[in-house]
Amino acid sequence: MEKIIVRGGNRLSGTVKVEGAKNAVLPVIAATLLASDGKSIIRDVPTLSDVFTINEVLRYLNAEVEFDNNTVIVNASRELREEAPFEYVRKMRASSLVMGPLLARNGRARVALPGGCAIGSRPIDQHLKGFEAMGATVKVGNGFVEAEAADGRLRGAKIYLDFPSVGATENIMMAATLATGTTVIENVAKEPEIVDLANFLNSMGAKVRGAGTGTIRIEGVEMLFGADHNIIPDRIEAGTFMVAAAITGGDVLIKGAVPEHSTSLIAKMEEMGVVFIEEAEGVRVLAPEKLKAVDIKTMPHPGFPTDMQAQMMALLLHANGTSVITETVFENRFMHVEEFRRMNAEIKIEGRSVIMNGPSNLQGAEVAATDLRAAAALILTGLVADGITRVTELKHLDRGYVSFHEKLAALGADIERITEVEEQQAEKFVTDLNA
Ligand SMILES: CC(=O)N[C@H]1[C@@H](OP(=O)(O)OP(=O)(O)OC[C@H]2O[C@@H](n3ccc(=O)[nH]c3=O)[C@H](O)[C@@H]2O)O[C@H](CO)[C@@H](O)[C@@H]1O
Ligand SMILES: C=C(OP(=O)(O)O)C(=O)O
Repeated sequence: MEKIIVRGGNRLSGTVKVEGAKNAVLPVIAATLLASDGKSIIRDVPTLSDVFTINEVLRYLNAEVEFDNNTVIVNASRELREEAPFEYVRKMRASSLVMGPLLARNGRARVALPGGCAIGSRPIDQHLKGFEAMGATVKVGNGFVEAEAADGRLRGAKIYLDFPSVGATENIMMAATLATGTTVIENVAKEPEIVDLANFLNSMGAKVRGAGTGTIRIEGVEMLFGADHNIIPDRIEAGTFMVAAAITGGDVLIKGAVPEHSTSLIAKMEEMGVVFIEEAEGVRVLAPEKLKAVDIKTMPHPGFPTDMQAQMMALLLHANGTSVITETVFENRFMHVEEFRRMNAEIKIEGRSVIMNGPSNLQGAEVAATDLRAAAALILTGLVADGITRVTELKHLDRGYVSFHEKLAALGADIERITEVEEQQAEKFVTDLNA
């Protein structure tokens, strides 16, 4: 088992570069399955375990996939299989994003049900509702969802989503690209990653309009082709480094950060007293002497992103006064609260809200990451806690952050990543030295 070990107290300064967005690259790689002719070249791809997983899913489905130098090349021109098994979907829920493309290309898809995860139950009923509206028969049984289009091809439909689900918007949008007629999806997600996916689909020959607004209109085409695409920068990784700069009293230039993708986060951090300066290469973040408490409610984009909730909790624990965070997107995304308590945080949960009385007298402890963003948040807390923090369960971190500890170390953090054996050897060395 590996651990990240942080010794708190260092101020961060310097420059850090953000990677391509995990939540953009996963649907884009799934969308490459729609091209029955030509290769797709996807650039600025982060080296994350989730990317390896989606590539494996595509290979299983009979696509050729190469991944080298932050570039994924997919040739999906051969006949595709129809099934995404549980072993992949269990590892990563976003594997279910192959369902729309497979259904569009083959007229049939069989994908293991994702099931719940640490942050909530996460059903896919809105995805299925969309496929059904487009004429597919959907059956759920034996742990799988099976969908089949009448006469082998989906048809355009009008679909209203009960909630602006990111995954449902993406899956239905991809499915509609090869349907007969026009599909109109209302109350869709407006995240920058949706716009990135629509841009990629259009460069493949699709006719998608309205991405980034509340209504998306897709005119079906006969065939799609491989295309060349650059993934947008990761606004959540950028946001995580914004918090790292602010929590340590630092001054950090985040290269590649797009301020328009992080409006709600920047606005909240400005309320806390953090200064942002837009520069040609990215965004510079300057921490104030004292951070002010604020209240936050997570919402679909352009509201405050749930994927920044845990990191912001770390920052608010360090702020002066009472803060409240209300989580409205996922029903169970507070697993990290118990871990923060292990670090002496003054924090309590009341229903869907967390109340913090800051600044907590944070102390280093051994803590376990409960999900991807919790992993980052615990490491951020370790940067200001008194003493040593050890963070375990790093498989979560590796899903969404490339070289996180190395990037923090380059900014001045006292941080390392070691195996348990290395830790034992180091402890033995100190004991022997003192003997
Ligand atoms: C790979 C990826 O891009 N993941 C992101 C995506 O996840 P994901 O696409 O899974 O998130 P959704 O927007 O679909 O889910 C949001 C909420 O809607 C509910 N829901 C969703 C679909 C459905 O059919 N029925 C239903 O009830 C979910 O349980 C959840 O409570 O958006 C989330 C919300 O911004 C982010 O936290 C994730 O990082
Ligand atoms: C929840 C997240 O991702 P996923 O939807 O892939 O679990 C995340 O990126 O914070």
